Amino acid sequence: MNTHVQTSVGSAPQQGAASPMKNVLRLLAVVAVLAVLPAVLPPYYVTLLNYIGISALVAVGLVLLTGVGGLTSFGQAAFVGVGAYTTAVLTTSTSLPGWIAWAGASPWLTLGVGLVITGLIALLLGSLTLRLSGHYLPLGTIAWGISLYFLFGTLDFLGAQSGISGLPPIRIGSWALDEGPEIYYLIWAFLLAAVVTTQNLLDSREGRAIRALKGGVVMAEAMGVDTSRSRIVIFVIAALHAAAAGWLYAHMQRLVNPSPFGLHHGIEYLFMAVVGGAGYVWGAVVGAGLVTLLNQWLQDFLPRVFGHSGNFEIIIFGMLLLLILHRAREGLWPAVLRVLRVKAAPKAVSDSAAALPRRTMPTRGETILEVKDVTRRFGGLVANNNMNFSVKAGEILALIGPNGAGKSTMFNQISGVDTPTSGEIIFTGKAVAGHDSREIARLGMSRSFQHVRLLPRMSVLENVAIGTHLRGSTGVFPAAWRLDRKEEERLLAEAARQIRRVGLEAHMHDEAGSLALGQQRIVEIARALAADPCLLLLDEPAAGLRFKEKEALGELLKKLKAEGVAILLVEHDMDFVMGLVDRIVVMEFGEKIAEGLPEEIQQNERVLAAYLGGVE
Ligand SMILES: Nc1ncnc2c1ncn2[C@@H]1O[C@H](COP(=O)(O)OP(=O)(O)OP(=O)(O)O)[C@@H](O)[C@H]1O
Repeated sequence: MNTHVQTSVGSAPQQGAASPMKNVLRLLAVVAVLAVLPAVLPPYYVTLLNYIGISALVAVGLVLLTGVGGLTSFGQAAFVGVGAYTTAVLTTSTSLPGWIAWAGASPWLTLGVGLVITGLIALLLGSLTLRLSGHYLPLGTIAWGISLYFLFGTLDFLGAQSGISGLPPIRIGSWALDEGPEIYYLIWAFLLAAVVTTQNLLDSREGRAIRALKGGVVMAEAMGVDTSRSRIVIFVIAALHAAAAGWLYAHMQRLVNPSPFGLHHGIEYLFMAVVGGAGYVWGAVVGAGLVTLLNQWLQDFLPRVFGHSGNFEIIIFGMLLLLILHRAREGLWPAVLRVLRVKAAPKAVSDSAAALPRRTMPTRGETILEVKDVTRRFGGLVANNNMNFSVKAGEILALIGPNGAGKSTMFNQISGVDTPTSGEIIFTGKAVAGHDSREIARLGMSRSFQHVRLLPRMSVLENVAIGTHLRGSTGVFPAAWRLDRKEEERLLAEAARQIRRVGLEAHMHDEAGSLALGQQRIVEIARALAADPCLLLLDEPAAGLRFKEKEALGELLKKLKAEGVAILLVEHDMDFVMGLVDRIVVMEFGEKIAEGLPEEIQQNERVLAAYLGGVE
């Protein structure tokens, strides 16, 4: 049985979430319109559509890389150049060595070679550039974009500034795609395939991992996402889109030279993605269409106004970009959806999906976490000093202490975000101090954060589904071609189960950012539970909750404890802590000053003096 719940307009609107039938019908309508256009439009407009299709292919890659993944690249035009020059050299040169000369026999072979070369270059450049953060990353892409551009114009075997001409047309059997309307169908088939596969990818486990990048590395890694891999994956995919566009461009023009592959064009592709809506796959098509048409029109119109030729359109584009950044940061596609009154399809959650396998839980009472002599220094500041405590399966332990006592530092070291200066942390019998969060998550530790780290524009369901990441395995390629549906159904069903478990069923399809802060904290707990943990780290779970909500949270944590889950929580709400936990560790100035049962801690004079005395 499928439970359909209406999704709000804004939640994950472009991700092709559900209602596959409706999406297929919409796509067929688009295909039908595209199919008749060459028959009804003058050749000039068909040529324009060819340019739009090629640019949109590059921009779709940028949607994934920049709009969804948050990695800005100005260098995509250089990858278009790699695709174009590879096919140009291979299909025209008569002096190629035997080991590669075979590829020149057909443009289809050179497409494969171009994609492989581009993939390798992207892997190399990506591993060098993607480590850069903030504005250094876009600067890095500018650097290699310019380098490749100058390489195209300098190397003799690439024809230097005059380029390479005489490329053969692409053939399908004996049919040569040598006219505008003929290659039009190929260009738009490539574009539609890119749109559909990108939407599919975004609507999958791998897609959620990519979207999680915007929630920050710490959150994504804590959920088991390999963020370095996800970054490289989208970088390579975007480069491959650009290379395919370059191949189409080269065979449409039948010649290549360096000018279309410079930084100026790299900026233009990014501009197309932003104008259309950088987070929206169809936005890339709208952006490419608008910018190409406007460019054409302004190039004709503005010189007449100013009385002489010049690149006046660039000034208009600059102003247009400023206007969009001020007035419509999301780009034009959301506005198009609003005007057409298209709402995101309801997302189906299958109640009959097979449950995911669960990990073997440790025996109740078994020590699951041991913190041994842990010290963490930040320069001269000792944030944790010789800390010792342990947590058992089926136990709730609270770590309390005044602000700045060192609780978050301890959490970060336990969960792999930070490394102790000295000491050991043993989790499920393994020494984990200094290990990756991802590795520790795989062992069965999951966490929530003091400052909520959800993806506010994604639905509650999809946010929680990020927690199931390590419980699935389908990779990028099967996801792009929808071969992951069985697993995806199970992952979403598990996410829905955890949402019901924490009592947020009514908000399952709402945008996470639309919930009250207290509810967002509960969503984080559901996300942590979706990982099937044996140890749950909760950082101030009751902050911002109303009385009834706190009661419900207390009941949930007791239920988890009864199931054998160990819970370590940091909390300032003493009423909540005292009525819930089994034991308490009290910290002050980075040191443990007391440990014991709640009633013992309440009587402890040192604690009263240091901490409880100051709390209502
Ligand atoms: N990365 C860091 N670099 C330098 N000092 C740090 C760093 N992280 C924490 N500290 C310092 O370590 C001490 C302990 O901070 P921590 O955040 O662990 O305290 P806390 O008990 O979690 O406080 P709160 O209850 O306010 O969250 C503070 O003095 C803090 O300024």
